[in-house]
Amino acid sequence: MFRVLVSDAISEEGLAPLRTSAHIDIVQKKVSEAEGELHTFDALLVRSATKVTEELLEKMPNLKIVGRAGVGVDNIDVDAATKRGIVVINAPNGNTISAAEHTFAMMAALVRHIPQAHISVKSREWNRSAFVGKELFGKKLGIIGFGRIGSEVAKRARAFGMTVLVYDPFLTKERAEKLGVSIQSLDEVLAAADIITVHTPLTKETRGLLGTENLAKTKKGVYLINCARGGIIDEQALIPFLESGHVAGVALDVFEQEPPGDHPLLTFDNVIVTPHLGASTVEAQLNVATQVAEELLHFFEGQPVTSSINLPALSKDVYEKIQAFYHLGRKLGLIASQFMNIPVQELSVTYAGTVADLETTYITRSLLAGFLRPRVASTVNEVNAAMIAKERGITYGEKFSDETHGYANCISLTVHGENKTFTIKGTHVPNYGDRIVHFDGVAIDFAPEGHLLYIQHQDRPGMIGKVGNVLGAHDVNIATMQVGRQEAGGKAMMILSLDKPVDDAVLNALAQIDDIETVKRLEA
Ligand SMILES: NC(=O)C1=CN([C@@H]2O[C@H](COP(=O)(O)OP(=O)(O)OC[C@H]3O[C@@H](n4cnc5c(N)ncnc54)[C@H](O)[C@@H]3O)[C@@H](O)[C@H]2O)C=CC1
Ligand SMILES: O=C(O)C(=O)COP(=O)(O)O
Repeated sequence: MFRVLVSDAISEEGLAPLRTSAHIDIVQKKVSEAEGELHTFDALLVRSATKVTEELLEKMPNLKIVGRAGVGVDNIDVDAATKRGIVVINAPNGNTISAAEHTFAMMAALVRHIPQAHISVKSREWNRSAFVGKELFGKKLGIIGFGRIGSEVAKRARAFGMTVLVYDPFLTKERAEKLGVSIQSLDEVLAAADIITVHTPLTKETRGLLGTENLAKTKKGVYLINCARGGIIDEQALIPFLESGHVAGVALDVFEQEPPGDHPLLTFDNVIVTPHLGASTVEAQLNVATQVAEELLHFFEGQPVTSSINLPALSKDVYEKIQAFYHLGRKLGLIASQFMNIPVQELSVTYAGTVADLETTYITRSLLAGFLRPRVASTVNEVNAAMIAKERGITYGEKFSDETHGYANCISLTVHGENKTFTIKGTHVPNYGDRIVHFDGVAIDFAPEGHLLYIQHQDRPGMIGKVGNVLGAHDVNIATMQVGRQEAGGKAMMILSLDKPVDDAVLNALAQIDDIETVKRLEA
């Protein structure tokens, strides 16, 4: 049974796919009301209100996935989640239209003084001359951050006869052309725009993007809109620009602290505000809840998630193609780690044949996770493997080669440790399974499954019988046995698959046999 804590208001209808599963138990409570049972949840579903801090994650040791029913994940400590191997997903496009429409509604309200006029009429006044506005037609709209929402705002602006100026350092020329906008520098947008609207995420780079210095570069009489995240426009820095009249008006849907409390900005008549309503439409809420609920179902069914913040995005189709190699990679990593139980500096993975054309990043992450698993006490999976490897000073790299050794596909892992290097190669045979085809310099062929025993010995007659006798005397049944050697009479090895794990007494007894040099247990 998977337990899901839904700690913010998320559309009931959208959660319906989760409710149909007999294996999922949904609890709707604020985090503060669920204190005593936080350790029992496998998943946490939030909007922007719940702060998913490192401290909260510590109280949720069973947590495997955090779902954000919306776009911004600035309320989630993604690094802390990644470190713990917790997948973070969001619903990136479910509320785009609602947020763009809200931005537009705020823009129109701002330049036509609609909120102020509304209050006046409701107060039984009829003061038409106090609310003379400006047209949007012919004005220059500066859009900072031209992603999903920014580009939808641009479409609407063009329909209103506005000129759109865009600043987004990550926007390619091709995409800008496709969307019919020209990319400008930030200074150009600041200097030319009559209205500026921000649509970036809140990051270290965008916090305070419109602060004192950049506000001073704007046109006198500029209007500003923030329907993205509180803090992109520095609230304190705005105050003198409003007092001097340099900024003609501001529309804010989001605040540095939510709710903003008794904030000085709220005292200005030309600052219009909404309580973070950009995504608050029936349609957006249904969309985002349905998206995260479906993703959660996929996750619990072992299917790929497509909108993860801390995993490479994979479609179902791609996932199906890489699944077999993903498992092979995990086994290669796991076996190599046990064989090389010494400090290592570098893992080098080479893909050859059909596997080289697939999304290998995911396979490499799986291999890394398999390698690290015997070495770290905490959960390690494809989410945090790269981070943990880095923490431990282990570098890794991918290569591609034509050398398939006669197989349709081949994954080769070389581990570089202190004074020792080890190479293992494997292939996946459809409808047959995984095979290890090369182990520590010896061509061999065995299935990486179950309780394996590695024996390295000199190639002499009678070795197989001697090993069989010792195992038989200890009541250990051999399921399969594969042998290989570098050259006749030289270094040779046996890989045995056993029906049960063997204890140290068996290993010691085997090690006593003449010409046996190494005996190791390996789990796959
Ligand atoms: N008020 C509300 O209820 C809602 C707010 N939002 C917020 O809107 C923002 C944008 O959302 P989307 O358009 O869906 O995201 P997006 O990821 O599609 O677009 C963000 C854009 O910002 C650009 N960007 C990043 N750093 C930048 C920088 N330093 N300067 C200029 N551009 C930069 C990126 O290149 C990207 O094109 C997010 O902060 C999100 O949280 C989203 C939905 C609802
Ligand atoms: O999706 C976003 O980034 C939003 O800001 C929407 O926030 P909300 O889910 O309405 O709390």
